Amino acid sequence: MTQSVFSLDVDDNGIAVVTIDVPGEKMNTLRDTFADDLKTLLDDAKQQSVKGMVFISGKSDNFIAGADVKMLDSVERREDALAISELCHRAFFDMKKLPFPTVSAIHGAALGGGLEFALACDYRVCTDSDITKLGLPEVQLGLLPGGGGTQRLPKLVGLQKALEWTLTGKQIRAKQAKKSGLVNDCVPQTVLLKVAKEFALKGKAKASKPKLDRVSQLLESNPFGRNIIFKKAQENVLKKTGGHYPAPLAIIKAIRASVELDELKAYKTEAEGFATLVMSSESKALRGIFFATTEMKKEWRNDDALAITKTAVLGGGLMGAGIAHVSAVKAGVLVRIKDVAEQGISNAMNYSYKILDKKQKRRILSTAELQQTMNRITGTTNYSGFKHIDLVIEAVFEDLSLKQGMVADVERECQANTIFASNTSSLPISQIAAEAARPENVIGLHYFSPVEKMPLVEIIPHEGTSQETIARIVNFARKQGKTPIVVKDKAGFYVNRILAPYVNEAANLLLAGEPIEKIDAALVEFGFPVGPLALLDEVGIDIGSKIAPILEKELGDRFKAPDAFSRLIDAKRLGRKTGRGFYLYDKKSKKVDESVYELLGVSPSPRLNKSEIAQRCVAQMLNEAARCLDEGIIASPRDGDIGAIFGIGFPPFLGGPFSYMDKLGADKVSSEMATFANFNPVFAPCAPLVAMADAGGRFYQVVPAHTQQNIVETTVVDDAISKGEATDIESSEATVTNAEREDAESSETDTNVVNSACEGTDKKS
Ligand SMILES: C[C@H](O)CC(=O)SCCNC(=O)CCNC(=O)[C@H](O)C(C)(C)COP(=O)(O)OP(=O)(O)OC[C@H]1O[C@@H](n2cnc3c(N)ncnc32)[C@H](O)[C@@H]1OP(=O)(O)O
Repeated sequence: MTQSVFSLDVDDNGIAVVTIDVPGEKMNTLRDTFADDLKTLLDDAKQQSVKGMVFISGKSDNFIAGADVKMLDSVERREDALAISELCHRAFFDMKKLPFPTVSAIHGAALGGGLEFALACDYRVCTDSDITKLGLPEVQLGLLPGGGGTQRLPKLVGLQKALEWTLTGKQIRAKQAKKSGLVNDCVPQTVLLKVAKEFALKGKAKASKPKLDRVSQLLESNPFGRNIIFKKAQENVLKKTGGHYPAPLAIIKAIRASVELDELKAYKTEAEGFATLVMSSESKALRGIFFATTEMKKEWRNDDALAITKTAVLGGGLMGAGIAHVSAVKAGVLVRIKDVAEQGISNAMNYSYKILDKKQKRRILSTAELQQTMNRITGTTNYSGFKHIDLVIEAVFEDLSLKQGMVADVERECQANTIFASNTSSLPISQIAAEAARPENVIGLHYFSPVEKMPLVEIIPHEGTSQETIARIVNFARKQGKTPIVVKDKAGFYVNRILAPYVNEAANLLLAGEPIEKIDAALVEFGFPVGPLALLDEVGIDIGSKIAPILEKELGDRFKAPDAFSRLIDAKRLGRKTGRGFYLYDKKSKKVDESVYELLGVSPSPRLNKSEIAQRCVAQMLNEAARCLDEGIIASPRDGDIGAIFGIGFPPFLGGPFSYMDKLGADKVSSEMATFANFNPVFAPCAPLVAMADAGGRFYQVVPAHTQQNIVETTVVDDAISKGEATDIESSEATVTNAEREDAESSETDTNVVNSACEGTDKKS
């Protein structure tokens, strides 16, 4: 017999304290025995005629992190998925119907099924700790909350908040949870149990209405207003996801059912939706991303490596500003910004200030917290204050001798074990370290822009980088909230290397007469957050053209940017930053700049359909990804998938380039490329792809159990690019444009894979 998850202890007042503790796991999840265990517990409690019941976790840092995703992943038949949801419904109804009050005492994560468990209680009390997070993040797994969350949450916090939270998967922090009515109280951990017991003595909770302002109240209280809310939600979802993800639409349907159908039918809508989604290829893909990122958290980890507490950033441009920001805010370390100009320093500091100020205005941050964070950032035009710095990150121009000079400066000014990390997007790190006295301290640390939004960093050791340096940097990147992939030191590394041929193909299509908006629309329809030409505009056409020759020199002709693009640069049409590139920009909108065709010597003459356009661009990316794997630039298809999704916004529902190739079949990808190559040799499938096709093999040698037929990994990359908020920010010359990912750092952490993983992209290539 398996040990129960619940243990019960009745105190002198007749309050049963139930400790939730999944044996042998560091995280509580709802597993297949949960409903039976709960039933046994409740029967036991009824016999002991308890007056109230408090549920508290036996784990030190989590309440319940939801249903066990591995269990969901092993489901093979829709009816089994349906049974899971129905079982949860029954178990939670049993809790609701208890003759005595129930209270969830929450410290740490109460997510998904974990929050649904808490919602089935009469009261919820949470700690005010930073690690306390509540939410229904199922959408990030391509699911809907299947344990009654779509039914109970709207009744507690209102329709609009429930829609917002479930559609984004936001994790709500304690203060916000209290303010919204999600929890009844928010208290220090030391008194959590005591306060929860006090609630348990209050008697059954009476049905209450959500705390809404007048406008929301008006809207939500009548069918006409509700119709507007649902219509808007649906429109937004379709706009954001392009219809690629079924979960958000199913969530809206289930929440709508909570106000329009009787209880039985409404819960049935939720369960049916859940079952369908568990079996969907999109959810399989997103679950794969969850498993992959969880696995990656353990890699390159070394808890004994010396911690980094004092950092410096060279270059106060947009990239430097972003790096300084995540270092001070997320990693919580001291940051010294060095720039040749005082203006550069003040721009960078202002960048952080603006983000923090917005949060303070939204009361996510107190004035004191804002001040404390800003106090961690200081500036200098020389190397003063560098003596005790642990890590210096350079974010200056792509100029080898400049960077080499900086290595020498840092070796002179800092300690013997100070790490020099370069944010170069294209230069080999071995060249940057070539003249270093302590090359073991030199490493690449490539961020994507906007830094505070983009989840990926590439970590690039050169041959002489020490293991200690790698471990320290991996730990530090994680502290900054990033998902690191360690890649091999070759020009362009991984992300820009697969991005460049893709963008080049889009450029070739344009020069062959395909209209700009059609090319971009084709790739957006494929599932990218933004089209390649719009992306180039965001990055800066000049930036792309600086990197292309480096890649061409190191990797060959396929990286050569079209000559005609130099005319755009000569005409100062550099993209968004100059108000015109392929598009003309004003504050609110952009439209294709028709005169660009004349400048490029092209007359638009569409010949291909959108799917052919997408196929050609994506084929170039897939081919290059296969080369990167073969050359060991990435350690595994998994890293390649995660890098492409988190770094570029490769459609998460396709699982990344390798998962996608496995899904299509290497033979199909290779033969399609060979057909294209009849017209243009640049399409010739690379040798590793051909070999894979000939062998009838797959990139994932062993199909990960969790990805069965489909595979996948990762996250999202979206809004910033599509809103035109993303931009490359390479040095002090760069103009700060950007948006910040407030939500990700706010009290309501936006972790939505589908909407936010990749909110910008590196536009350096
Ligand atoms: C019916 C319901 O509506 C359906 C659902 O509930 S679906 C599930 C919804 N819940 C979620 O999506 C939450 C998923 N978990 C997370 O986001 C994060 O793990 C977390 C924020 C809770 C903690 O993050 P962090 O502290 O970095 O720990 P992390 O390394 O991710 O996880 C620690 C361990 O818990 C496991 N874990 C966390 N949540 C899990 C879950 N829901 N299912 C299975 N395992 C889970 C991880 O796999 C990892 O296991 P390992 O150590 O054996 O590899």
